[in-house]
Amino acid sequence: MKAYLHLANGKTFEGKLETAIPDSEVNGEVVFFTGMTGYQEVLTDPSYKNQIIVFTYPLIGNYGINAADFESKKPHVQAVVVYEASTKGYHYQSQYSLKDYLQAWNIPLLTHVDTRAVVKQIRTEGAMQGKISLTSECGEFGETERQEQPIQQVSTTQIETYGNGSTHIVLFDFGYKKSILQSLLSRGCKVTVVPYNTSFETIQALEPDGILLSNGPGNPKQLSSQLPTIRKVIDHYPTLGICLGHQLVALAYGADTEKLRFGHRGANQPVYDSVKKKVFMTSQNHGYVVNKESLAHTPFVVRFTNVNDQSVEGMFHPTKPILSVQYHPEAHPGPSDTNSIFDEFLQIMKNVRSEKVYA
Ligand SMILES: NC(=O)CC[C@H](N)C(=O)O
Repeated sequence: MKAYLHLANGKTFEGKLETAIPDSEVNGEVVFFTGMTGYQEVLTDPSYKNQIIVFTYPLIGNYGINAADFESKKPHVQAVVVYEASTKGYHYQSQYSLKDYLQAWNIPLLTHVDTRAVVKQIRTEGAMQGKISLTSECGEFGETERQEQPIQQVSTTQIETYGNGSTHIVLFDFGYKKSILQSLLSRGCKVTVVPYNTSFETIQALEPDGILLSNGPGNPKQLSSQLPTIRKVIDHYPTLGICLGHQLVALAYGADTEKLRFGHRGANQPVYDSVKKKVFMTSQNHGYVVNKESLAHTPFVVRFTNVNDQSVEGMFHPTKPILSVQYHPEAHPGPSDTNSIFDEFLQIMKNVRSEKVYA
């Protein structure tokens, strides 16, 4: 069946609808991901909630969907647009085809779209709202800017503990990826995952050695009511912020965030580390960024810079144990070149602990 991707700038792209559209049309922000592999992780990363994802690699789904590579319990993307979707998963661990998996979760899959042309629109005009519908007439768009808070929909509602290591991390769940949890567990941590709006007193009662502020969907400013709590928490405990978590550290200290024109979503974003004086390839998925000038009014020092557009990719506090990165050190999908950030975080907590012990 034919279906159409309509962009808010008036451009329409025809494609073939492979799975049903639940309410005859689906609205969302149209963004593109440039990695050649990793579609399963992208589909299940909660940061993509409410977004229509366009994969630029022309063949998606060829290794199918397996039981191991999920980043959360279900897919969060609003819809999927590809050039060609493999009808079969050819990997020996594959359990479903891409199409069957998306169909099971009622997520529209539009194929045979000229994805290069769609990406050119987004690159020149910026990420924009779009919709997939059965009619070639665009008609009215749904909400242009989604009012609902996606974080409330993806965050856990109860406190859960994983592992039994000696270093205890409280992970604020704004829509965390499983790989972040795994990165901590594999380094011998005990991790307590808490809802996005957990109070300072509850955190204190958990007696953590450190805090991890997770990735998550949407505009970081939607969490402005949580910023005083976040500020108090990060001022009391060693903290690592990842992606949305990094943006929240900046906002909590009075810096500003802004929207990138079309975002960074892919597996080969080069980032310069001014401490190690090296460029690392990183996995990324974000539409917002910390405004560099606004950091001048905070104590933070920019450590990581995107080599392509010079945007802020990470920072540290010169006197407090706070470190934050815009990219994804846990990878999945993409390169794990920067996963030593987790080791640094563990070292920071160790230093803080020994100071406390020997003070
Ligand atoms: N992966 C993330 O945490 C994304 C952060 C935020 N939603 C952004 O788009 O910038």
